[in-house]
Amino acid sequence: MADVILKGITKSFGDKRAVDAVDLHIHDGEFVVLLGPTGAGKTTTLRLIAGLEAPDAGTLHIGGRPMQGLAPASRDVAFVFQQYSLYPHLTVYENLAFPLRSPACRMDAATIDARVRQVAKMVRIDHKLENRSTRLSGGEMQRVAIGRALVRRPSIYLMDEPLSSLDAKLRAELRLELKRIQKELGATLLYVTHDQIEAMTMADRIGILSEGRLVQIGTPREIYTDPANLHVAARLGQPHINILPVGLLPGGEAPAGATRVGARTEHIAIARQDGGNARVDWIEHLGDQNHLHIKVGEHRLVTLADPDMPVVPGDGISVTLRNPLYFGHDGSRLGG
Ligand SMILES: Nc1ncnc2c1ncn2[C@@H]1O[C@H](COP(=O)(O)OP(=O)(O)OP(=O)(O)O)[C@@H](O)[C@H]1O
Repeated sequence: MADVILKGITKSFGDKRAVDAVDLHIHDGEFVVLLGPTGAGKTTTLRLIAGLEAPDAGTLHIGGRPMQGLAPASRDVAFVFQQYSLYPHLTVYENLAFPLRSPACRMDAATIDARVRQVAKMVRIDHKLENRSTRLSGGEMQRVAIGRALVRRPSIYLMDEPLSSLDAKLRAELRLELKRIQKELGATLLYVTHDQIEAMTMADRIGILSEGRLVQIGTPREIYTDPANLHVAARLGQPHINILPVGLLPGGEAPAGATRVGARTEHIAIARQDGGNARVDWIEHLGDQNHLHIKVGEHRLVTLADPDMPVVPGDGISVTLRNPLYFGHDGSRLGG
């Protein structure tokens, strides 16, 4: 494993700047997640590190070695793609052993066998080693695809939305397992996703990408509680942060220059009150919690509420802010 350092990495396709002067230092043993919407430049960043694309500008070092001009095979990285890219005619065992059989690895059969069985256990596919890979469920195939990266011990694992094709339950299971395995191996991992839950639950640090730029990087808690701007604030939190004009709701103290308030559930106090400053518009029942849709004049906001809260659509309520976030007219955070 190794430090991976990007400095000023830039890549355009025609006149589209896919990655724009990205500086990023991934520390040895760190799990970094790049989070951003579609087209933000996540995959291109991974491909630049893997050597599948060449940057127009900037430098990349892996383990202190400059990567300029080095072919993917010489970079000591392992890539896991969104879709299980397995060899269909091979068994699970052979798929896992495949990367170790390359002449560059120079590994004897006993070592390969031990490594394959160890990783198969880690990704919990050891009971299906003799199965053809086409005879597996989607979740099992993706475990093998992840396992096939893990059999090697590269400087860094690069993972491109490896769980996105799975159903919600499997995704939740595998993200826990992936985090456990990464800790166990002390692996350096760069993982890209547009799923905020994956980012929050797995990352040591989250980097927020927007239009090719790394707009903020920090621990999940820092990114959530201390976002640099509106864009970052909107990427995390369920329901989405409510963006409202300053002065619409009582409570809080707006710093000079603030034009908008960002209010998440924890920034909003609500109470049933006839003639209050707001009314309940509708209620989404999620089981353990409700999404309460509220109208304040012409503005709408959504907050989580206890399912036992005795309100129905049309009821009057009072809404007060508690230490919300403030943003200036250009979207930058103020008074943080
Ligand atoms: N080979 C290419 N040729 C032309 N344009 C490309 C190419 N690869 C990426 N792009 C463009 O670069 C931008 C960034 O793409 P990229 O695939 O890195 O985004 P992403 O954040 O991974 O998105 P997604 O979540 O949809 O995979 C997009 O506008 C995309 O259309």
